[in-house]
Amino acid sequence: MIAAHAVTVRAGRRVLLDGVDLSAATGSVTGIVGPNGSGKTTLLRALLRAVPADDGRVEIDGQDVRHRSRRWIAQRVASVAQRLDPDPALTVADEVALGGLARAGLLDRGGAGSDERVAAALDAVALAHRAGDPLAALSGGELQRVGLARAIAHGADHVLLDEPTNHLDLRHRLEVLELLPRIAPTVVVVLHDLEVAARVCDHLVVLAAGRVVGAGPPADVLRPALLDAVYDVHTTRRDDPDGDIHLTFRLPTPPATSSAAPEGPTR
Ligand SMILES: Nc1ncnc2c1ncn2[C@@H]1O[C@H](COP(=O)(O)OP(=O)(O)OP(=O)(O)O)[C@@H](O)[C@H]1O
Repeated sequence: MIAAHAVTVRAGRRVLLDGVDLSAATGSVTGIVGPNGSGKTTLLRALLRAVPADDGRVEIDGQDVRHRSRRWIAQRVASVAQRLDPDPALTVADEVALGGLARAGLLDRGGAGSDERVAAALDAVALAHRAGDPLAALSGGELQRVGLARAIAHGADHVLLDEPTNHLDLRHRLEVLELLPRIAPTVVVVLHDLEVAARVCDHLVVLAAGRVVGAGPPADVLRPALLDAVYDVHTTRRDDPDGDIHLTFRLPTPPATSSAAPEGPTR
């Protein structure tokens, strides 16, 4: 379980998160959605204590993170940033092994950072054949999958992912989405694609301007009226009998201007 209780984060006089609540239960995938700049990445960073909460609190497994060491957090939570910042000196396997060592500690040579664990993680993201390649030789999508493999090798109870599919082609996107619920007992994921969010998430939190404006099961949260207001679009929703939600968006129609000629002065 990972939870934010009334978390407020400020940067100078700007309020980036304003009293945000989020509860990601064990055994669930929780999605964070919202427009650009609404605070999604900041919320993930607050859950990791990478940015401190100015008010409110974050709890991991019921423990207030302010009272826990960075090492304690790193052993329990793995995060995958939007973009892996690769060290060109490392190979793919080295990078993934670092995920395991983050949990186990540098002295554990045969455990979490072991060759078998790294191989299994790379296999899960279809990159086993690139294990020995330098990170500098990988494409953006391949690097994104390395980041995911690193989180898998970590074996963390909680995984936080920031738009894990934004660089991926169609096939790899589907594979990663299918993998998501199995990466860790608790998964929190930032997604822009709302139909995908509806498919893979058990619970959604909608942010707008640093505030939670919707939370709950996707079918309840993804209401056209809410999406219209949050994204400033016009939304049409269709639900399949099998439960899939289909959303189409267009720009809102500008207010109609009267075609009647303005009245002239009366003589
Ligand atoms: N350190 C900072 N100092 C000042 N403003 C910041 C800082 N970090 C983030 N912001 C601002 O906070 C807002 C939220 O940023 P954040 O990255 O959390 O948004 P987001 O919802 O993840 O956006 P996107 O969808 O574009 O990735 C943005 O307006 C951003 O410019």
